[in-house]
Amino acid sequence: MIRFDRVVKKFGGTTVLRELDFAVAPGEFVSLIGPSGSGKTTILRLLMTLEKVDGGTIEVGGQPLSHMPRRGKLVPADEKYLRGMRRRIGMVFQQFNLFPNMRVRQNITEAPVRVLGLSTADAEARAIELLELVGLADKADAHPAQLSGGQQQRVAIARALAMRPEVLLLDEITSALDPELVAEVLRVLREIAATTDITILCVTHEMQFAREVSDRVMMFDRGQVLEDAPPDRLFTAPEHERTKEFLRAVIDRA
Ligand SMILES: Nc1ncnc2c1ncn2[C@@H]1O[C@H](COP(=O)(O)OP(=O)(O)OP(=O)(O)O)[C@@H](O)[C@H]1O
Repeated sequence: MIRFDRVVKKFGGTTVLRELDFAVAPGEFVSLIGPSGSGKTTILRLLMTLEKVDGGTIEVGGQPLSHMPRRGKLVPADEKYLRGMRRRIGMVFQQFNLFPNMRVRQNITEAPVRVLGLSTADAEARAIELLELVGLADKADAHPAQLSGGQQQRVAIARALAMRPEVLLLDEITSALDPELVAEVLRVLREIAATTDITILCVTHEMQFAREVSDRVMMFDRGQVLEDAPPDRLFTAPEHERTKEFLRAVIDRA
């Protein structure tokens, strides 16, 4: 579960998030759409604790990110607490970020062995299960450069899931892919959404992708959620003038 409660984020004199409120329920798949520069990536960076809020609170799994409980009180989070919180969150990026010198299987087992202390055998067994889930069981011994962009992105998804996160953040994960490769990533995400109870927050510029994969779509602009609805409603009957303008502009561009 993710909850933003009156979150304010400023860069210098510019307020990027204005008392932002939203929640993503456990197991839900929510996409965040909106104009470039509106603050979508900032939301993900705050969740990854790469940035700090200037006001309000963010909770993951019912626990605040910025504060930790100590003797019945909330005190500012220390590094150990933040590491624990970060471990509950997985992230996949536009540029895959796989280790080029490692085979696919090592890309997936590296963090579970190093960070979670899993045995190599257990981590490998889990990697094989995940490669099956993303349809790449036959690529375990390949190097990333031998794979297509869509396949690399599916390995990146498997790698994130190997840490068993409660929350998965997806940042423009189809932007670097040719259109025909987007479908395979979409299929994998649908399968993950259907077969796991992971909570997914996805930032995307691809309206078709958001429409086909999300339980809910949030239209975000000028630091706030303007509209929040199931995809069929939001894309066919947007209510807010800014949503209508934005959707017209992205459809004209496509
Ligand atoms: N570290 C930073 N320092 C200063 N300004 C920043 C920083 N990070 C983001 N910003 C500003 O905050 C605003 C929101 O940026 P953000 O990257 O979150 O937008 P976005 O909606 O994800 O955009 P895009 O869709 O183009 O990726 C922008 O005006 C950006 O210039």
